[in-house]
Amino acid sequence: MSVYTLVKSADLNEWLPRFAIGAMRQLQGITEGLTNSNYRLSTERGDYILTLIETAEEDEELRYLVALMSHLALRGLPCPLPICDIDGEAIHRLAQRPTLLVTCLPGRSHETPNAAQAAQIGGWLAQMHRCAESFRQQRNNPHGPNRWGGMLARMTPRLQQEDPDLLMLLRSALESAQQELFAVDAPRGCCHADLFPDNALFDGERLVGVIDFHYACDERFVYDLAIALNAWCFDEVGTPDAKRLARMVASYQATRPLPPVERRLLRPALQAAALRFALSRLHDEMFPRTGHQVTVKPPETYIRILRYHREHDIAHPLD
Ligand SMILES: Nc1ncnc2c1ncn2[C@@H]1O[C@H](COP(=O)(O)OP(=O)(O)O)[C@@H](O)[C@H]1O
Ligand SMILES: N[C@@H](CCOP(=O)(O)O)C(=O)O
Repeated sequence: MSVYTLVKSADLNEWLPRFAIGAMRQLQGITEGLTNSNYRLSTERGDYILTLIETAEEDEELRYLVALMSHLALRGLPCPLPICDIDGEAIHRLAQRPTLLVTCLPGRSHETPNAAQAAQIGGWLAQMHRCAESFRQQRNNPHGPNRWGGMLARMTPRLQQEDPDLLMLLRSALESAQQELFAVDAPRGCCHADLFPDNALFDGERLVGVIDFHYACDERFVYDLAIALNAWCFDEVGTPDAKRLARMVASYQATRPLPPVERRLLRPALQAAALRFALSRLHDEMFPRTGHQVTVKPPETYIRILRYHREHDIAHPLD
């Protein structure tokens, strides 16, 4: 569970009348999530998610998230809706943190999704990328390749001592990502950038909605697709599931066919996407954040997925 900042009921009772959502019934810290402090807030009018932002996001970046969620929801893509206060403001401050209040979606996430669920996510992501055509705001990738060199440098002394082979793998993957993906021009626009199974809620087989837009940014679409393919179509020992991969790519392409440049970039994108989460998970493990309850996800899965993509090309059979 990640709750870094404790919210007291008394503070909330003072804050809540700014919203037309009735009096508080219950406030409960949420057990999932790594980055921010999340609470489920039940009021007389319904259930909401209260997020206290724990990163250095500026109000301008939060405005991007609020505008993006509203843009997608208006176009029929299921996702949470930001709640504005009586002055029409969606970004607030609570316990000295920037704070967002959004609608709570029903349903639950599946740790091990099946092919039908992966296919729906492929379709959802393609629709999001299509919605990018009419979304004018921009945000640089807060977890993009320009951060990776610094993270690796910070981990290098320990990796040199404990796992020099892994250090070599990460260094060469970083070089390939920069040269083979991020130096190449490709279609881009708003991306979710963290579309993992724990960020999608289902009612049985039916996708209810996608949550957690905190890493959403302007990026190459093929990289966003690669993040989702790694997250939805590999098991925790880094073995791919051919059926899920095929269904997810087919369903993505039914809404947004991959242009030739993206087909060529899919393999480097899969490697870069695996590297991104191998690095952040290793970094969180080596330099844990302090908080009331903190979750850390195992880096090994993503190191294995990265090794897999270095040795195999799953992109071409998917054409
Ligand atoms: N709008 C929402 N509707 C329902 N549940 C949500 C919503 N937003 C967050 N959650 C719950 O809170 C958990 C943590 O949220 P998440 O956004 O992933 O955390 P973080 O802010 O740390 O990235 C999710 O796994 C989910 O269980
Ligand atoms: N999906 C990432 C973790 C991102 O953190 P969160 O706060 O959005 O849950 C991973 O699996 O490493």
